[in-house]
Amino acid sequence: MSLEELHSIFSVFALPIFDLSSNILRRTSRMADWTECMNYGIHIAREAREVILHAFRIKKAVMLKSSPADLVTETDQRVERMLISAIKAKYPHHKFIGEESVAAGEKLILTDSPTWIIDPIDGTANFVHRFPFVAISIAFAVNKQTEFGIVYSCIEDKLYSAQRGRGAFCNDIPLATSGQEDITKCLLVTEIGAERDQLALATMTSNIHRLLEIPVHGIRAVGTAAVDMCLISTGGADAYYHIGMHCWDIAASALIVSEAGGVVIDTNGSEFDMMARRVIAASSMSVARRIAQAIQAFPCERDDDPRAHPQKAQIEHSTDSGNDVHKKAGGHRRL
Ligand SMILES: O=P(O)(O)OC[C@@]1(O)O[C@H](CO)[C@@H](O)[C@@H]1O
Ligand SMILES: [Mg+2]
Ligand SMILES: [Mg+2]
Repeated sequence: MSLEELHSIFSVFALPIFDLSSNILRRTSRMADWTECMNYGIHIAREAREVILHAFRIKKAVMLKSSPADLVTETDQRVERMLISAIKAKYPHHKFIGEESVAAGEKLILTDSPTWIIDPIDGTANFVHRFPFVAISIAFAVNKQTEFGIVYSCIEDKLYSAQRGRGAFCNDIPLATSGQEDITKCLLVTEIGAERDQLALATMTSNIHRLLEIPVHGIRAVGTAAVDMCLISTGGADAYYHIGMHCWDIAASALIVSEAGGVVIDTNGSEFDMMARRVIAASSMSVARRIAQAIQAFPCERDDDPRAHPQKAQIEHSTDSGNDVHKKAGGHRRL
């Protein structure tokens, strides 16, 4: 009998027994070795990459979610369905938080149960425009603690992975952050994100202004938080900060950064909370704290706030991103 089945049986009895089974799950998950799960996650990420590589080259139907810059394609939805069904087939009791499932109305609830947190395509706008930074992000949490993270930068063919307590790797090569402690010697990465309201835009641009005048060496935006943060784990950039992303964008890469010797905190300087939609990932605590001191956040509903993620109307949309734009009455406009 699996642990989850044991937990679900105990949980129908009185609370003390429920506590007992939760404690069993908690203690056992500490002892559990999730390597087999992670290897399976890597296997299905490789399969999903093939779908993305094929679709990257062909015309796409593009839809909108929360703003004119928050794009989704049929490939995002297909890859998420593919990943979740492959995991359900092997681990039927596991839970899921998927970007496109939430966009389609599923509730975002992280429990103590083994949970896969999935962004099928991080960098959809890049994918639509054929800007070559497109990642699959898969995190796995038990008792609300990330046990492993996988970020596959598909066009670069760089598979980043980390298991809690066992280091971070890119294509099986060990990773280490730059360790940089002097903010004036840092190259930063951030994201402009999908928000287009005045407060978010003003906050984002004033943060960039304040950091540049420290000064820092530079600020980059790759278009995918998952890859941005993996760049910290390689030492190729020294710190990432962002407000507005979602748990599925960064749950995997947050573990990869910390397993590469980096630090991950909230933009207010407190402990990182993957549901808070605010993060600083850095080569050292001194750099992380200096960034927290310089930047301001705009208000964001927590990912796990029941009022968040109202089912987003998927409006027809097309972009003339160097592709032909065909309008089809009543259907998707194909690019
Ligand atoms: O929608 P997508 O492609 O999965 O997310 C793309 C993305 O750049 O948008 C967010 C900015 O708010 C980033 O955190 C995230 O990586
Ligand atoms: Mg994303
Ligand atoms: Mg996505």
